[in-house]
Amino acid sequence: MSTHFVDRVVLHASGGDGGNGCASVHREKFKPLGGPDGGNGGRGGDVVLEVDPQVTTLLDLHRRPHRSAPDGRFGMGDHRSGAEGEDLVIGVPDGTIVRSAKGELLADMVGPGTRYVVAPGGRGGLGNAALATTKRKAPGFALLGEPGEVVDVTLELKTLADIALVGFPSAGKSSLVAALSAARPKIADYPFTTLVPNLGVVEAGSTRFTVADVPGLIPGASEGRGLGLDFLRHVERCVALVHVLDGANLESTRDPVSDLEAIEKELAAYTVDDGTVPLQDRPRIIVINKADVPDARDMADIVREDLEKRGDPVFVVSAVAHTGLRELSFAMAELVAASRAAEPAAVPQRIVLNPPAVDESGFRVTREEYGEDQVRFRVRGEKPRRWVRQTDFTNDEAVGYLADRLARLGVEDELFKAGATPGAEVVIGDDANAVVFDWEPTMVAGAEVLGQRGSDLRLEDHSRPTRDAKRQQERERRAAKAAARGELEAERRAGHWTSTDEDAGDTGDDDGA
Ligand SMILES: Nc1nc2c(ncn2[C@@H]2O[C@H](COP(=O)(O)OP(=O)(O)OP(=O)(O)O)[C@@H](O)[C@H]2O)c(=O)[nH]1
Ligand SMILES: [Mg+2]
Repeated sequence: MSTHFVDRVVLHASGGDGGNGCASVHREKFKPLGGPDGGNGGRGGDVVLEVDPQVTTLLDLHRRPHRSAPDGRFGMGDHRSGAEGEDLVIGVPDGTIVRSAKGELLADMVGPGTRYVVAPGGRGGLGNAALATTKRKAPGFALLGEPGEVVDVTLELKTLADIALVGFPSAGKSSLVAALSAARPKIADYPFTTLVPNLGVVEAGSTRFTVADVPGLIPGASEGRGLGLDFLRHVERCVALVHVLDGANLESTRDPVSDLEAIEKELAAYTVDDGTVPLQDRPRIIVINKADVPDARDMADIVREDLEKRGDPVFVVSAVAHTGLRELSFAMAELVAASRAAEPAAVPQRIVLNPPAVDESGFRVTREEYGEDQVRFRVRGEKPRRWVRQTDFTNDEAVGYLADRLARLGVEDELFKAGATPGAEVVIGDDANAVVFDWEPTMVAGAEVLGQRGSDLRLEDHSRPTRDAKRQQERERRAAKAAARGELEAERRAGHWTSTDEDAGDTGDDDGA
């Protein structure tokens, strides 16, 4: 018999990698120099958790804790985008709590269909068609897809039920859930038959409620005996408890009263999460089960008064013979209805707490001293980090493009301000995936921004007044003419003129890649 109880698993989730963009040039008969036509890479699939009412345990995740979503496909020539990686949707039970490796609450998954993206897939890289501009008509590079996120989270199941049945092993808790509802949990005459909570839906009069049958509890559970106290977390979200006492137990050291006291002691030893009513303060019902057995009926007669003195209602039932169940179910319904009336907000909140949104726009440059008199400058920020991942460092043009983007964001400016000089060691990102450069500033002097490379026409807002557009067209026309005449020098000047002029309109925004 295994006493392995699975209600907490560590999931290793990997989002799919984004596909690389494609660098390709259109070819057609008699038109040898077509434009760039490399398509974008597809985004990688997300790993998503979704509450699925059909799923009641975390067992499946326990068996297969490594899950990854498929990668996006590479972009292709002829403007063909790579296919996206499909999201991997993992069904989890209602009431699953998601925590980060550090233990922070990431999501409280309540209500069928509730979704939480654990590991987002990476974005696809832009193909050279998307990177083409009037200035850079045929980019010889494309952006790399970004790797998907790799995340370890802890999933914890806190069963959501209105009422929980607690009691010694073999008291008949599962039998009772089976008798009261359509649930068919495993029932057997050995202890710890139930290893994961069983949920049953009960209807009494106009009230519909759920009952959870949790594993048996034994004295010393709070010190880890039996299955320990861990699974009492399934009881945490119940508004009321039903003590199931075995009337037919023949052990000389046990009787329903001492059983009840032993269980109460364990409940009192369990600490609930902040803001939850302690277990011992929740309304309860006492049930003496197995009344079909003559000895149990005698026992019930003897202890009934003692139990009633505690102030909770007492029912004598037989889960097997189905006696006393109607009265019991109506009493349970009453407790549920009362708690719903008292606290309408007790309806579980259907919220998912996502990790706090990070400010994507910012970056920071810090000066770091290390080793003996060594200095480096570290650039931290979502955009620089992402751009580095998108860069194919074997392609000079791609590296130049990265430098352009960084300059435009203002990284060069900040490096100057932080005291960096040409040749300085610059690190982008945090240690794990950091990239180190010898800095070659594209700016000449500290304060003055010439911004030749730092401007990029792709960032022009095309909805702006046509005056700009017309000027632009004129420049392009002149540049084309100059190129046609082989006056490369003229073209270069035209290009230079264009870029400095356009600096004012530079939004410094992302490419959306
Ligand atoms: N005679 C009689 N036997 C019962 C009754 N209810 C349960 N049993 C028997 O008691 C044994 C244990 O029943 P379960 O329902 O598995 O008990 P449990 O409390 O869920 O036990 P664990 O899951 O191990 O904690 C089984 O052999 C049942 O057939 C009853 O009303 N009358
Ligand atoms: Mg059971």
